[in-house]
Amino acid sequence: MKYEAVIGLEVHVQIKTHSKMFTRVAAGYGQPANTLTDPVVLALPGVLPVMNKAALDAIIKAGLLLGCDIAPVCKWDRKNYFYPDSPKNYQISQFDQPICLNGSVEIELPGAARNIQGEHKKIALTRIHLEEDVGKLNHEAFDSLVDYNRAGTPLMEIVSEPVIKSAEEAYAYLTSLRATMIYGGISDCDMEKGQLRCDANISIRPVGETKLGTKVELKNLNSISYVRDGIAHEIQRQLAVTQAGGTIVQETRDYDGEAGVSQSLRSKEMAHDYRYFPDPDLMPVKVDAAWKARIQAECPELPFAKQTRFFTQYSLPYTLTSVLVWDRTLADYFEEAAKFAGPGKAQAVGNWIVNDLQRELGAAKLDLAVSKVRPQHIADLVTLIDAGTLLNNTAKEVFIEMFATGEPPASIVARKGLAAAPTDTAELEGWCRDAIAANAKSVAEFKAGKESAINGLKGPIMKASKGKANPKLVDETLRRLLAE
Ligand SMILES: Nc1ncnc2c1ncn2[C@@H]1O[C@H](COP(=O)(O)OP(=O)(O)OP(=O)(O)O)[C@@H](O)[C@H]1O
Ligand SMILES: [Mg+2]
Ligand SMILES: [Mg+2]
Repeated sequence: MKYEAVIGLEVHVQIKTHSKMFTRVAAGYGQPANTLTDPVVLALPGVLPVMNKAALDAIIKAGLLLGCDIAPVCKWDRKNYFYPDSPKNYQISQFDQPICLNGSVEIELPGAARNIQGEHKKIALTRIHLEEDVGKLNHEAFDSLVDYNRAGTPLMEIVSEPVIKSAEEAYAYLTSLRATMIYGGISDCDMEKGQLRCDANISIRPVGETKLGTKVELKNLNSISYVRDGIAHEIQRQLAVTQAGGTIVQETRDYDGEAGVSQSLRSKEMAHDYRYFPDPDLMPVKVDAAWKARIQAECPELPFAKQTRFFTQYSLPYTLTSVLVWDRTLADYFEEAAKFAGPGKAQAVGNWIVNDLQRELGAAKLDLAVSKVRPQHIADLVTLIDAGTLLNNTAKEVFIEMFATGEPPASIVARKGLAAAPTDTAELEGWCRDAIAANAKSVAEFKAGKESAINGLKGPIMKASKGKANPKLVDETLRRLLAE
């Protein structure tokens, strides 16, 4: 029998706010243990929670960016459980009336080759709700120490429908979702800092079957690659169990990304009963049209929309767009440089940014924000090349210099005497005439209609000019002389 995999992802994303979800103490990462706490975070007797408006703004933005319906009214519930990571024995969350419903994440599947755009697909979302993050347990040799710095940080849970079909799709889903959150300024989504966490629910079923199979939940997938590897591994495990005549048991498993193995954490019998009930300390939240409109106005263009625009507006090839659009700063930098350079030069601008600038930044381990090469420099460089003042090979040299010093390209060219040979000289015409006289075969071929034969004349001219002749002018002069 042929089987197919069915996957649903639960993604937790920390919202980047100054303060915590229900109190004004600072939210943050990397501070000394238990310094980002106050009586509310520690759940001391008598405290009351107060909602963080910025966190509500952020989740509405996330919902709008993902095409969700924003509920006119949502409410808060207590999710009860006892564990030392939560000092109050419950977590404030949203149970049956979350703030965002439906919506989807657009993904691109791998194309037939690296330079070919892959198929696009929309993965449906069930809901997005807001809750507070919990503290962290640090396990020492004989003790476990608790740190409540993370407790109370605004946290979104983004739940997908069980419609993801493969580990690759899950990978594309997370890549796209992460970029959306970063573009929206909602979260930095640094998985190493726990700002984005993913649980994967996986089942298999015979192809053609519509009922869902028994799901296994994978936890502790702490990088996007581990999510992909963990899912692939779990699908194989379930297929092996099923093919050997066994049945899949509903359980939570822990995936060890480094070792590439998983082990059972708890089974269905040990599942929590959260005894949800409405939090009596918090009012329901009403989101009216004006609130939604205010947030809508702050929503940026997302990567896929930007990519489509880059195709039409700048005629960029897929390979360039697929690098540029995933990084908002890089995309903005490109657009600024393209604007300075003017019409018809966008692809050249894109090439310098994606190839040369990215390479040098990578080698120097620098961020684009501190690059001495500014968009105007790229535009100037491209303009010099286009005007024939600068040959491509010399331009590479100028770029390296410019990267190190931030000196404008024209000034480097002047200072180092790198300009291509003078343009309108009789000398150039002389080289051209010599080349025509010495290469009768190429001339005949060109005159017979073989367009590329003209290139056979250019080599000798470059040689005679020691590589400094302006290629554009050489081409023009040759054509003029050959037409005589
Ligand atoms: N049979 C199944 N196979 C694969 N995925 C499934 C299956 N049934 C449900 N899912 C997915 O599992 C996830 C369930 O998440 P949800 O938060 O609703 O419940 P939960 O995991 O029981 O709760 P908790 O938040 O406490 O972990 C969803 O993403 C859903 O699409
Ligand atoms: Mg869940
Ligand atoms: Mg779950």
